[in-house]
Amino acid sequence: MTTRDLIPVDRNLALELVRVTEAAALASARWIGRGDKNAADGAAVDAMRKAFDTVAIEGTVVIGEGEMDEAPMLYIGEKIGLGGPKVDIAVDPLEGTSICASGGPGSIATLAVAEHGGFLHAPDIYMDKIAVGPGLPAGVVDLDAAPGENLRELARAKKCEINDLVVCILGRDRHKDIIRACREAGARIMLIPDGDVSGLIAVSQPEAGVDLYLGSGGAPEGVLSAAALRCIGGQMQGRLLYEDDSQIQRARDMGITDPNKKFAVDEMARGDVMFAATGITTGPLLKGVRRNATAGYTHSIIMRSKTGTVRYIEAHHNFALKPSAFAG
Ligand SMILES: O=P(O)(O)OC[C@H]1O[C@](O)(COP(=O)(O)O)[C@@H](O)[C@@H]1O
Repeated sequence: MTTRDLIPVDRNLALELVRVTEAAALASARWIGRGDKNAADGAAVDAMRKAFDTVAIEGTVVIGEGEMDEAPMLYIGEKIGLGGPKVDIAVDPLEGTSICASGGPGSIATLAVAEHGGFLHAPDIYMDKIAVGPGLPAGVVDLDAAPGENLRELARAKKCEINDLVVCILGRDRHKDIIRACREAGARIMLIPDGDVSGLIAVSQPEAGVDLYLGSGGAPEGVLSAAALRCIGGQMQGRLLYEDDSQIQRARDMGITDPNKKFAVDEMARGDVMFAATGITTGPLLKGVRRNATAGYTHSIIMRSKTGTVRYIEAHHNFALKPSAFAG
């Protein structure tokens, strides 16, 4: 299959993908604030898996819920869809499990689709990440540069003071040196408790007020973020971080020949890419689910790298008329 094979179905496919993230969001929304992140995650996975069964693709999960023996559904290598164009799928049915369980802001259901072979096959380990929004000189920031240097270059490119810049960082002890360096350079910090996909996408959304994303988080989330930035614009680099030799071997087994490579955004998500997400709890990117016993409301984004179109979709769901797979 080539890019051309996607064309006859792509407009429908965009809507179909949103139906899949909506299903996951509606299902996990029943668990918002109930303190059980595994139940919330399980509900999202189950609903997303069922929804994929109605989508006209021949999909292979390449970023998923783990290996077949540890994940009953949406495991890496699982074939999904009704049949159709051959695509690779990256999923995170509930990005921000702890956020959802505590009723905090910014959990989403998300997925991305690429032509076969389009996604970096990233193991479920950490990745060091840096990102800035669109319209800046190529290479304005670099993963290997010190935070202060990146902030100086970014301020120069944006023709502003470092104090005008906001850096989004996951609030983790491992980031204390980065946080200190950014503050010493004069930048302001937006610490997020979880959910770095939303944090990374925020650099491309002027209204989010984030100029730079820094720090480490999940590698699968890195690939999903790269898919989003391919569509919406922006620069991102990621490098896998290893805790032991078995993780290096795991990366090699997944086809990564240079384990220390610094991946650019289009090396993590290549070719024609679509990215979809639905808000579960309200955050900077999307409004959260509102639902009662009979009806629900969802807010989603769907975008495509080939056309650069970004669509926001508000949906009102009538559970009385909707198949159970979509009622959650
Ligand atoms: O919590 P850690 O170990 O720092 O990992 C960071 C990762 O966890 C998250 O914050 C949330 O991931 P989950 O949805 O799997 O809980 C991701 O967005 C991020 O990439």
